[in-house]
Order: sequence, then structure tokens, then C-alpha cells
Amino acid sequence: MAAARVKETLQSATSVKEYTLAFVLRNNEDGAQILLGTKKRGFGLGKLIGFGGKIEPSDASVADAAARELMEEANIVVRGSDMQPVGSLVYTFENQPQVMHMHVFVATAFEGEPAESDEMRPEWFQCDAIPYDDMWADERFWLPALLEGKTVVGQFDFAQDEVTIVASKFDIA
Ligand SMILES: COc1nc(N)nc2c1ncn2[C@H]1C[C@H](O)[C@@H](COP(=O)(O)OP(=O)(O)OP(=O)(O)O)O1
Repeated sequence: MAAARVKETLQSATSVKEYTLAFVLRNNEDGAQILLGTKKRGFGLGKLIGFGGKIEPSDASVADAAARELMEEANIVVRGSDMQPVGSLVYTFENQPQVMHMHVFVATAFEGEPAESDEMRPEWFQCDAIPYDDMWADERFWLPALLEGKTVVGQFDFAQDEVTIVASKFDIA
């Protein structure tokens, strides 16, 4: 089971960094849409991604950390209580001791109009036309399931190029 692999990786890693990743969904006259952002700086520059980042010691909870990142990166308000936990994913990178542990959320209730920040340029996409080629390589394997209301637990091991997935193990439920 993927959960066992995740547990083993987290327990044996010399360093684990905790992250959030949140996807905001809406329904309008065009159908189901997802909010993604183009990363304007740093890790993942130029990629289309969900919204998130490192969990800070000042965050009251992981869900609050996800809500804070949505405010900072997309200028929208989502209450921590409206953050639905939908996944736990671990990422390793060849020749790097640090492991990323990502807590994945979906939110359907939000306030405000998404607006560009220093870090991200938000944009709505049709859920049936997500440009996976512009996203992290792992997302095509599990995001469609999340959009169907499922959850994901797993691990993706990336090569040094941060593009090639050399191994993966994940369960969708
Ligand atoms: C490595 O593969 C990844 N796959 C996916 N699906 N998403 C990823 C991957 N690597 C990073 N992300 C997402 C997860 C987070 O939401 C962001 C984190 O990126 P970022 O580098 O922006 O985080 P920080 O800038 O360190 O965090 P702060 O915003 O707190 O400064 O990308």
C-alpha cells in the first residue's frame, strides 16, 4: 500500500519539509472550473500549479496554512474550515536528502476575485481541459481523481531534472 511507503519515507528521511497545495473549484455557466496559477518565481517557475507553500510555525493548522497561501498568492479568502483535505503526497528528488510532504486540499467556497500576486498569476481553467503538460509531471496521475471527489495518498520520486518521475506509488480511494 502507498501509505506504508509514505510512512517509511517520512520516518527515514533526514529532513522533511511540510507544504500545502490547494485547488479551488467553481461551477458557472461554462461548467466546472479549477483555479490554477502560473508560478512567477522560485521553484517551479513558469509551471501552472495549485496554490500553496511551506507551513509556517505561526499557522494554527495545516488547513489554515493552505488558506493563508491562497490569500497571499491568489488574493482570495477561504476559511480553514472550508478546506477539504483530499491528499497526502511525498516527493523525493535524486541526490537530495530533503523530502517534501504535501497536504492537498480542495475548496469550493471562497470570497473575492482571484488576482495576481508577486508569486502567482491565477487563471480559471475548464476541468475537462486542464493543461497537464504545463504542470508538475505527477498531477496528471491524481488530479483527475480529486476532481471526481476522490482522495490520493502516495509518493513520487523525481530525477535531478525535476521533470522525470523515476518511481511512484500512489493509491486513489
Ligand atoms: C515536485 O513535484 C511537485 N508536484 C506538485 N504537484 N506540486 C508541487 C511539486 N513541487 C512543488 N509543488 C507545489 C506545492 C506547493 O503548493 C508549491 C510550493 O512551492 P513553493 O516553492 O512556492 O513553496 P515556497 O515558495 O517555498 O513556499 P512559500 O510560498 O511558503 O514561500 O508548489
